[in-house]
Amino acid sequence: MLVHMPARRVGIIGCGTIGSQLAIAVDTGAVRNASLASLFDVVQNSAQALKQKLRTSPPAFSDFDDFMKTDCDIIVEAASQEAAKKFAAKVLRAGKDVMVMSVGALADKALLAEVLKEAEKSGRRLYVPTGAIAGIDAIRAVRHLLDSVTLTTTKSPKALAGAPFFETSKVKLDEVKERTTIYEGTAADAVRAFPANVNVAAVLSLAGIGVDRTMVRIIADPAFTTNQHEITAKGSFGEFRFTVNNVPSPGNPKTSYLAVLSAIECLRSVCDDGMRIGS
Ligand SMILES: NC(=O)C1=CN([C@@H]2O[C@H](COP(=O)(O)OP(=O)(O)OC[C@H]3O[C@@H](n4cnc5c(N)ncnc54)[C@H](O)[C@@H]3O)[C@@H](O)[C@H]2O)C=CC1
Ligand SMILES: O=C([O-])CC(=O)C(=O)O
Repeated sequence: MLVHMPARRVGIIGCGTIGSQLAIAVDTGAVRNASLASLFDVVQNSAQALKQKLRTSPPAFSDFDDFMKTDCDIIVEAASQEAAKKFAAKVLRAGKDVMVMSVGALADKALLAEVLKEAEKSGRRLYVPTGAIAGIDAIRAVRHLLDSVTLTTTKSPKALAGAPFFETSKVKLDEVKERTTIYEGTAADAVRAFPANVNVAAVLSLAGIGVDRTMVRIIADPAFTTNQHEITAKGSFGEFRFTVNNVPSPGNPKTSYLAVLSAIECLRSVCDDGMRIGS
């Protein structure tokens, strides 16, 4: 007799680029053994507009408490670091799994400890997708042997625009006419300065040697049409170099299409009780 996990009821926080594609993947059956339970976005129209595109017409909310009253097993945050900070622990406390895309929020050690404590208390899980990079499986496997990890992110000025970094920096993006390194520092500082650009630095840090030892370099290159992330890692295991050259999402040049696909793949592996590939 085949015994399947019951279908997972999925709630989505943030109905933008990633949230919409994820909702469509569940709605169309591309994520098996899952159903869409509920949508939430601070912008009421965004949740409603997404609902109109779906076959299953899940309830759409702009109030978090109302959203949380719906029956969900897993809630995906695909909104902002602010949203991840506000809601991740609450979701776990309510007895639901949480998948976080705005992983930079978890660079805050006090928040990470609180979220992990809630996960332990409730017996639910925090899922962190690989996102817009590659090689996280290998980094995890050698985490105790790592000496250094560096992420070099190259994006067009258009994809970096609006980052809080520019509020205090001397760098003026509209004056960047050639490939320019605009930031070098720790992952902890990078995710605060570029909250919509290098959440991947937090994923890499959580998998490896932490936000204070993982170094980040950000390059603005007007000739770039892709979002490139290059990871170099060294240690007694040898040396890794992983480079991805990602097509940006049509709706949001900051977000790589790979991030959308990774979110879908992570949810698929959570919901489907079949084979799991990779560590
Ligand atoms: N981990 C990774 O590899 C990656 C993470 N990201 C992050 O994932 C998140 C989602 O990305 P996108 O879908 O491209 O963004 P988006 O800007 O296209 O959509 C975000 C949606 O969330 C809503 N929102 C923002 N703050 C909210 C809040 N406090 N409560 C409820 N709704 C809120 C917005 O109204 C918008 O509809 C962003 O934080 C982004 O930086 C993006 C790419 C890669
Ligand atoms: O999508 C990407 O290329 C990476 C990104 O925005 C992030 O990590 O926040």
